[in-house]
Amino acid sequence: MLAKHCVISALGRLTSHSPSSSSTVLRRQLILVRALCGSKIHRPKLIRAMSSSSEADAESVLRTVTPSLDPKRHKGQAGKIAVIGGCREYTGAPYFAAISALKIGADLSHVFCTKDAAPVIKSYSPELIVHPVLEESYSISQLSEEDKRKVQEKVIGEVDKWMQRFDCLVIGPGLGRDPFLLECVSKIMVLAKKFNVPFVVDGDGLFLVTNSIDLVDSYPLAVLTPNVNEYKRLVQKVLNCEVDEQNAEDQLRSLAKQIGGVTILRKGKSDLISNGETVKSVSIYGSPRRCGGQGDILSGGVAVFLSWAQQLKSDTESPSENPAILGCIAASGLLRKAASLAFTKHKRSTLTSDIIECLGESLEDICPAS
Ligand SMILES: NC(=O)C1=CN([C@@H]2O[C@H](COP(=O)(O)OP(=O)(O)OC[C@H]3O[C@@H](n4cnc5c(N)ncnc54)[C@H](OP(=O)(O)O)[C@@H]3O)[C@@H](O)[C@H]2O)[C@@H](O)CC1
Ligand SMILES: Nc1ncnc2c1ncn2[C@@H]1O[C@H](COP(=O)(O)OP(=O)(O)OP(=O)(O)O)[C@@H](O)[C@H]1O
Ligand SMILES: [Mg+2]
Repeated sequence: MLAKHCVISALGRLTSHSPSSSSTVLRRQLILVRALCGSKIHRPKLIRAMSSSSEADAESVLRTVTPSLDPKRHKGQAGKIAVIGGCREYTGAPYFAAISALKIGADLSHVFCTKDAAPVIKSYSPELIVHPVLEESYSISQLSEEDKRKVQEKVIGEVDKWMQRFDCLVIGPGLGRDPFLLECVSKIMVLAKKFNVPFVVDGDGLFLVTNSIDLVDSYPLAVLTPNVNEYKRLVQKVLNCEVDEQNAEDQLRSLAKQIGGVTILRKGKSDLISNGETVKSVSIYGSPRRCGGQGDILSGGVAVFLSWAQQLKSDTESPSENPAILGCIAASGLLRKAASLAFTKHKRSTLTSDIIECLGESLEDICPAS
């Protein structure tokens, strides 16, 4: 009876996939169907193949969390994302994160950045809503302590006006490391937690939280997306040891657990995702180009898919799936597919903006709009 149910559900999943999809998990499902239907594959071998990996079925997750384009839905229901980032040095990173959120399917994408960065980011795209509210130390250096405190209150007030409207924040792409600015951003994180707004912490946002773990500790709606360096710094600070590649999954699980069950997406050749309990990996082949900005696409993507997964959870009242984990799996899978497609078109000259242009086509291939 159970075997029959497995065959039927596996066949259902297989037939619902597009002809071009070829994930490892799909192949595994095909093996499962054949095995249960009496092919010559030995069951012990099959069980070993199934249990040896925590590889997630990213395409299946993408299909599950991506909402249909329902004409009854109004502007905003597909997601309102805000990126907190952008300073004198970096204007590309917040742009990449914010525009990726829109290209994946969010309805509105805001950027809260410094006054210097705002006109530059606006000039990249009229689609983004850009708030020139953050201040760096150099622009307030002449002020008294009292006036600096007033400036800080004004910055927080500007973000506070909008906070409850956002489905998710991305904190850190191109933020820089100015102490005054980071102090304001830590207050923005406290505000987000007060209103239960989920946030993805990336780039310089990770520099901030690594030095003040309390900002994310035990907040279940926090997702950290460290790259190699950022992960190393987190492990040293929180676990007081070095990165252990031999026990990468266990170490990631311990790290997430130690920070009170936040979700961590460790970027690398394979992306590893954990919330302190489960560990999943996404290893779909992406691109051999390592141009800067791909992590920014990922953080914008996690924000959108997390919002959609949370919406799905509240609509279906399904308590079993963790929206943050689903959001990470979906974003990682889509970024890798888009990077692969961009690389087939542009080869060595592939840039982050080429990958962004491929997000729509890659998602369409997995879950067609109509
Ligand atoms: N267009 C823009 O505006 C962009 C702005 N960005 C923003 O910049 C800010 C800082 O972020 P980040 O990622 O540059 O800082 P971090 O992680 O310290 O890396 C610095 C250096 O570490 C090294 N390194 C890297 N990977 C390595 C590896 N696997 N293995 C070994 N070494 C490795 C490598 O240095 P190398 O030693 O090779 O010279 C690399 O240059 C942040 O706000 C971010 O959002 C970016 O998003 C990009 C697009
Ligand atoms: N060696 C690799 N092979 C394949 N994919 C990789 C490799 N390293 C990183 N990636 C993928 O590229 C994406 C961005 O990761 P990366 O480590 O470049 O982030 P980052 O350094 O934060 O990027 P950014 O330049 O935006 O700050 C992730 O989805 C990751 O899985
Ligand atoms: Mg980065």
